[in-house]
This record gives sequence, C-alpha cells and structure tokens, in this order.
Amino acid sequence: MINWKNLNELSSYQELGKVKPLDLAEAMTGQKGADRVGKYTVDMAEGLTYNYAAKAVDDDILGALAKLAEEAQLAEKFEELYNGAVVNTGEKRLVLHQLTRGQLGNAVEADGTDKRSFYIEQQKRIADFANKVHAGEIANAKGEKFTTVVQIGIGGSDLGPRAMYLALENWAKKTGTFKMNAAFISNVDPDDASAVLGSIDVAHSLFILVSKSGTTLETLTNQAFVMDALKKEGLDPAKHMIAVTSETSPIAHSADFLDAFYMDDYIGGRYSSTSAVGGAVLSLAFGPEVFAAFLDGAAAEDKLSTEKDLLKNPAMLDALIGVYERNILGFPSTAILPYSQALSRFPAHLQQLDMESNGKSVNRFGEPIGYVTGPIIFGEPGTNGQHSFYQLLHQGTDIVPLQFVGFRKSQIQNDVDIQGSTSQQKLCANVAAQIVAFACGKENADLNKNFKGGRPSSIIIGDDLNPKTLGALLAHFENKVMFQGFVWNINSFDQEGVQLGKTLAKAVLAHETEGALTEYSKLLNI
Ligand SMILES: O=P(O)(O)OC[C@H]1O[C@H](O)[C@H](O)[C@@H](O)[C@@H]1O
Repeated sequence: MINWKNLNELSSYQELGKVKPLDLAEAMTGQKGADRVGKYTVDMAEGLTYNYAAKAVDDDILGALAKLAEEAQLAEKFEELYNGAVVNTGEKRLVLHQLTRGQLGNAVEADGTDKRSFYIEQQKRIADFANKVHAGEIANAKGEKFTTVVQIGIGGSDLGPRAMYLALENWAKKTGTFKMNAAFISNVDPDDASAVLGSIDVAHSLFILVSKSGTTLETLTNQAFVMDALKKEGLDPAKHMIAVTSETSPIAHSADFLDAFYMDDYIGGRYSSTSAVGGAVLSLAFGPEVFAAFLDGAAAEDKLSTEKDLLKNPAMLDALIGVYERNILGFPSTAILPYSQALSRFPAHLQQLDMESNGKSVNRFGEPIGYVTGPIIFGEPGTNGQHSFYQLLHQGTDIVPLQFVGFRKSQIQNDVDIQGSTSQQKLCANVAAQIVAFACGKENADLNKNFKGGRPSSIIIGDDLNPKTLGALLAHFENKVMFQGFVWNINSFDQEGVQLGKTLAKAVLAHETEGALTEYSKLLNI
C-alpha cells in the first residue's frame, strides 16, 4: 500500500532535522578525511562510482536518510512507476521513459499495445532507416548520400539529444563509428536557423523535425524556415525531412515527411533522450549500435535504482543528500561541474531535467506544500568555470552544493606533457584540488583571503566517457530527480509553469493585449 504523504508529515523527516549536522571542514581534514574518501563511495553501473565523501553527511545522517527513504517508500514508488501506475497525476499519464531501455517490471499495456514492444519497434525502424541512409539507399533527389543531420526541436526535443551528441562526437570519431555530422536548430530567433543553414551543405542534409506535441510554436516556425530555405535551393522539403513525434500529434502521418518515428505521451520531453527523440539523431550520427550501447548503459543504471538499500542505490542516495541540503541545511542551488569538455551541454540538459521537473509549489494532488522543493541548477565544464564563477562558490555568502563529474582518460587521447604533466592530468588535478579546497577551506588572518570551507560536493568518476557510461550518467540524474520528486510528494512529470508565457506571447502576436503587455509590445516593436 503506497502512502503519498507530504514531506513534513513524515516522522523520519522530523527526526532528520534533529540529527547533529556534520562539520565538513573538520571531517575532511587529515587522516579522517582520507578515510572518508574510501568509505563514502558507491558503485554505479558501467564502472562509474558516486563518491560522496565531501558531502556533509556521516553515518548518523545517512541512517536518518535511510529511514526517510523507507518511510517515503521511494523504492516502492519507483516500482509503481515502472509497473505502469498513473504517476503523472497532473496530466493523468503513465511515466514510461525507463521502458525505452529495458523492462524493469511487469509488461505495461496502454492504448491497446504493449509499450515495451512499441518502443523496440520504433528503435528497429530507426535503425533500419539509419542503415539505409548510411548505405546511400535513402539519398537526396540526385541520389547522393546525406552527410549531415539537423535536428529541429526545442526544450526536451533539443537539450538532451544535443548534449548526448556532443558527449559522443569525439568518441565516435576516435573509434571510427562516426557517420554523419549533426547540427541543431532550436531558438525561434531567426539568427539560429540562419546560422545553422549557412554552415551546412543543405542539398546533402537530412532534417529531423522533433516535437512530441507537434504544436510547439518555435519548432513549427523553424520547420517553415527550413522548408523555405530548401525550396529556395530548388529542393523538395518532403525528401529532406523526417519527423519524430507522438502518434496523436497533428504532425503525425503527414505527407510533409520522408518518414516518421514515434514516441508517446508517457515520455516527458526532458526524459526523452532514450526514445526516438534522441534515437533518430544519435543513430544517424553514430550508427544504431552506438545508440543501443547508450541504452544498455541507461538500463543498467535503472536496474541499480531499484535497489532498496539506500547505500547501494546511487541515484536514491544522491537524491536524499540533495533533499538534506535543500530542506534541512537550506541551500538554494546546486552546480553541475563536469570536468570533461564533451559534457559541455550536459549542465544545460540537467537545468531542464531538474528545474522543469521539480520546480513545483503544490503536491501531486494540487495542494499547497509547506517546504521548499527543487533547487536552482546551473553549471559549466571545469576548468572554465573555475575562471568564471568559482569565486562566489568559494567565498560567497551562499553555500552552493556541487556535483562534479570526472574521467581518468580523455576521449580523443591526444595529449602533451608540458612541465611534467599532461593536460588530462592537469584537468584531474584541478577537480581533486577543488573538492578539498571547497570542503576544508584554508584559514588566513586576512579575511579577504580566508576560505571557510564546509562547502559540500560529490563526484561521479569513470575511466572514460563512452556510450555506456553516458547512458548510465543520464539515467542516474533522471532517477535522482524522480526520487526527489517522490520525497517532496510533487509530480515531477508535468510542466504547467511554462504555459502562461506561451499564452501571453500568442496574445501579443495577435495584438490582443492591454496594460503593461501593450507597452512592452510597443517597446519591442512587435
Ligand atoms: O517536443 P515538444 O512537444 O515540441 O515540446 C518541447 C518543449 O516545450 C514545452 O514548452 C515544455 O516546456 C518542454 O517540456 C518540452 O520539451
């Protein structure tokens, strides 16, 4: 029997507030700190590890978090979700993104079909299509091979797939699996589409129109923009464009497209990288086998997330430590800091994943809640961030919990020894240094140079970033966000907060405004 209770109704939450907080600076100094690094670590899938030694937790706090996880029935709620319960209460929908990469529980039937079979069928259709494009069997009007793939989409139909493409582009080039260049058009700013169209060979480009709803104004505008450009080149848009959408959307089964691949309403945009939304572009760019390996990594991490023991479940643990930092310690934000250039857009993806999912003020029944929910998420790859905003992270008045990601090896494996160390060693040295600097600080009589420390961080470490580790990394964060939503008793799978702005923008374009909106319209010359 599942109890969907608000966080402040749970006795384990009240108990958690009474546990003595850890003095992180003290705990991370000397031999004690060294021991923590070996102790507070848990295996993720695909050889990754989640190390939380530099988080402000000890055995007592972790024990209290385990009780909270149990009382909040996190494992049971995940089980409900993957067995097909209507967990998206706002939209009255099932939540099935895990099913795109594996079968964790019972077969799930919806709309009269077995959903796992439906997702597999779409993957097979995409694989077949991609193989034909690579072989030149599907080609442009002159029978020439497509060399570039361009995704047109926004939000979840852009950020995840773009971050995943960038994460694997150099790996694919290095391993000989690279098939096609990919580019992305998302913003309705005409400079976005123009710049992309100006940088590619349009006659040899295949466009993927990606919109789950098929109604997103920006995406449909960019589709028309691209169709116009194709026509101006004397090309038939219907021979250069495929669609990824839900079967019920207005753009499904349209003659405007060479082919169409489907996802459905049970996969939220920000959770759609492992569906056809990511599958089409990644299979075309790197080949279906690479996409399949990415799915395997995600499936393996999902499996780990079913573990009931908190200390063996990295996503649940990461989620609970985040709740402790947000609700007990009162920290308002979290920074995502990958020490990997390939993950340059990963923080942007996590901004949507986390903030659109957990930026909520009512519970899953639509009732107000009396505690804070999702933190503000931001980030940049290291070491670039160090030379930008780390000043505030080290000495600012707010404490910002940090999520580092690092790999022992670079992707391209082209490196030079300069002054006794390689660039990769310098990169890794910096992340190690930052973790300890943030946690331990450094006293100085000159307060301007004093570091208080006590700034918590965790790190996910792997040997290298490849399709499997990337899949595991993505699923870790998806599951972390889901578990946090369960703790806060909110619905992490709808996004009503984006509607008002869309409605008002439509009113502006229709010149049906009043008051301040009319004045802003005039200021912007609309
Ligand atoms: O894929 P689409 O239906 O075009 O949606 C694209 C995006 O727009 C919406 O406004 C939502 O905020 C996002 O969750 C979604 O990913």
